[in-house]
Amino acid sequence: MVANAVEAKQLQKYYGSLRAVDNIDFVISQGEYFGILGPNGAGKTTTVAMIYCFLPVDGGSLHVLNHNVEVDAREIKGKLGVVPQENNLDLELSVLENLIVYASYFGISRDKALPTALEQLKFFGLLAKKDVDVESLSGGMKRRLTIARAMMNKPEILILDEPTTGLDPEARHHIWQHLKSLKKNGLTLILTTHYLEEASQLCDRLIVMDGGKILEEGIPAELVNKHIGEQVIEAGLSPGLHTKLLALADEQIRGFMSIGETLYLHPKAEPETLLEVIKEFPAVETLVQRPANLEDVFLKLTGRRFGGGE
Ligand SMILES: Nc1ncnc2c1ncn2[C@@H]1O[C@H](COP(=O)(O)OP(=O)(O)OP(=O)(O)O)[C@@H](O)[C@H]1O
Repeated sequence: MVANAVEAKQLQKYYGSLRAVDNIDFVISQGEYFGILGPNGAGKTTTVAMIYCFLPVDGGSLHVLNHNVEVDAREIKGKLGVVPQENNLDLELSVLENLIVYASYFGISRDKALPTALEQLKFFGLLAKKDVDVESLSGGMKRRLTIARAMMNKPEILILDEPTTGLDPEARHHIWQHLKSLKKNGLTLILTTHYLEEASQLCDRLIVMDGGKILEEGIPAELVNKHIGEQVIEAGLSPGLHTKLLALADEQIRGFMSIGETLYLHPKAEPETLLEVIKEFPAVETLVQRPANLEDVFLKLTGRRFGGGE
């Protein structure tokens, strides 16, 4: 049986009276790519900061690689790679020196660090930049360097807090490719994100957080299927006519539900029939049919739009 990388039981963190992490339970298996998805303020950063032993736990228990974070923080930190939300690279050092100096914090000598650093720079497509100042790198390169740096101590778990926030789509895809390739080595990856596509692309399993609580947990595609189905019809409605449409639709159509202005098809409903009925109703100004995604799941769970995404 594969041991667990992380086990959180009734985990809590408060800032004054604010319950930033409110009694949550989750387990992350070794080798799993695990996502913590949620809008701003959901409690994602606070949760991972407890995992990497930066913030103390206020209640419940948290084990990382079978060690209690409250007892064995030092031991745990040696086995983790952490990519924080803000790039905290040393701007005065070259790309290569950033890696060598970082390795020294883990007691890795320069001689030992050098081949690892070159290997990481090659993997992350930064070898040609090894002697330049960090300042001259693009945003995407800085992010890749921060991930390369987190790999210097050959971690068992790599934790990334919103790794692609602020990057353009091309740089974001580039990072996803690199993170996907790291999976071959059996690495466990924990990622916080508010990009729904990022969660779908990278995560084997995820929790959806909001207001410090876990709303749902599962495999991204299965969550979409469970809550929504395969297809969604978005209907743009004339103001004020939404309720009337719903009354009519309820009479005429089985197998769909509506939240706000979005109509969701039940997986077993026949899209063509539904579209024909809806089209005849004058309140509908536009109709778009598209595959369902995690945003629809979040909307169904909370009644709010996610606010992340592109
Ligand atoms: N040091 C702090 N002191 C007081 N409140 C805090 C502190 N850090 C976070 N919070 C609050 O705790 C809640 C959870 O914050 P957290 O940063 O964990 O959320 P998040 O999901 O990571 O959001 P973001 O994407 O904005 O980083 C928020 O309401 C935030 O304002």
